Amino acid sequence: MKEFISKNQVCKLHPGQQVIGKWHRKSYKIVKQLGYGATGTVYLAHGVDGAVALKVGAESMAISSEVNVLQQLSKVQGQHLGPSFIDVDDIITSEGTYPFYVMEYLEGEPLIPFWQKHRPEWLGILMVQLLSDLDRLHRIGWIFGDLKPENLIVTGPPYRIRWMDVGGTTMKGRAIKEYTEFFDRGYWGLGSRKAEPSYDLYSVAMIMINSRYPSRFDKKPSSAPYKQLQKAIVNDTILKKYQSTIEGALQGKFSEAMAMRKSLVSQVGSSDSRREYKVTRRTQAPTKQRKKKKKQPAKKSSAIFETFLVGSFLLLVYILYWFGQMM
Ligand SMILES: Nc1ncnc2c1ncn2[C@@H]1O[C@H](COP(=O)(O)OP(=O)(O)OP(=O)(O)O)[C@@H](O)[C@H]1O
Repeated sequence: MKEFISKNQVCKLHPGQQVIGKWHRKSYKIVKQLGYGATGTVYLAHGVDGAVALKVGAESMAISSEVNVLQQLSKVQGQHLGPSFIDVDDIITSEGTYPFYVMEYLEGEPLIPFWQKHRPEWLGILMVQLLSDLDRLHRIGWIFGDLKPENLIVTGPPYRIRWMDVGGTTMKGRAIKEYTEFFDRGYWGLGSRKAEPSYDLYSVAMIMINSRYPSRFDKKPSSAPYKQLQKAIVNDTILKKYQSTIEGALQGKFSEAMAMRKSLVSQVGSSDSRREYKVTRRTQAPTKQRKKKKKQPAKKSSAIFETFLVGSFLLLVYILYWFGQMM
């Protein structure tokens, strides 16, 4: 599908090109192409207030449906759910008139590379943030649908998980309109494709699994899908820490995002995880230190320094976490 669209990308815009909306007369200067999806091509552009993301497509219906979702999301108080909506208009070119919309440009790091670079605690913290946002979305009657790392980005510091592609957002009660197999409970035979909170929560559990298995894996025809996923969880030390939460979501035990969030929060802040972190640090102490028997005071002060470092790090993680919650 994407191959087809890439070859036939409608309304190709070029760096430096000025786009002026037919109706609102706002002007945007194209900087570069960011990517393309089923409904159109996204460009980084400069508007009067700075960098924006501009999406141009061929089908007015598809573009206005995405605009509708962005507008609904911007009505939610507090932290923006998805990029904030800026403008919708048409562009007139020599090939015809095309619909486009403009949204906040989200600059950040893709989720999986972020987790690979940062401390394991960030898995729990970002998922707690995501669950708070999902709760707000569910409360206004929508289900994200196609929840996967590619549709999420980490902005900051301070680090915050944000939604990028809201094209799969479906009204509660309807059939999920867009999904990706690995994150879809229907594919794993563990539930329906009805748009309800537990559908998104299943995907959150699969995102957590994906964080530790970046290349993902297929469903094995030989074993029961749930058993296969359970094995992937227990075989990984980080996922094992969140085992009850992940399994609960896979089994559809959480009917709302706040229930899963509560379960996860208790595991992110558990003394076990802190102890485990300290033990790992201790076992990783360089052998050189163990040999230098004479330098006792230095060893003692380095232990104090290390404890101080670990303590400061954990404090920082919690401050960032609560900061993220307040935004
Ligand atoms: N608001 C934004 N800020 C920054 N980059 C964006 C923004 N929206 C989209 N992008 C970039 O543009 C790419 C294309 O986005 P788009 O939502 O059209 O398609 P997709 O998510 O890749 O595919 P599909 O919609 O078919 O699932 C994204 O992968 C992302 O890199």
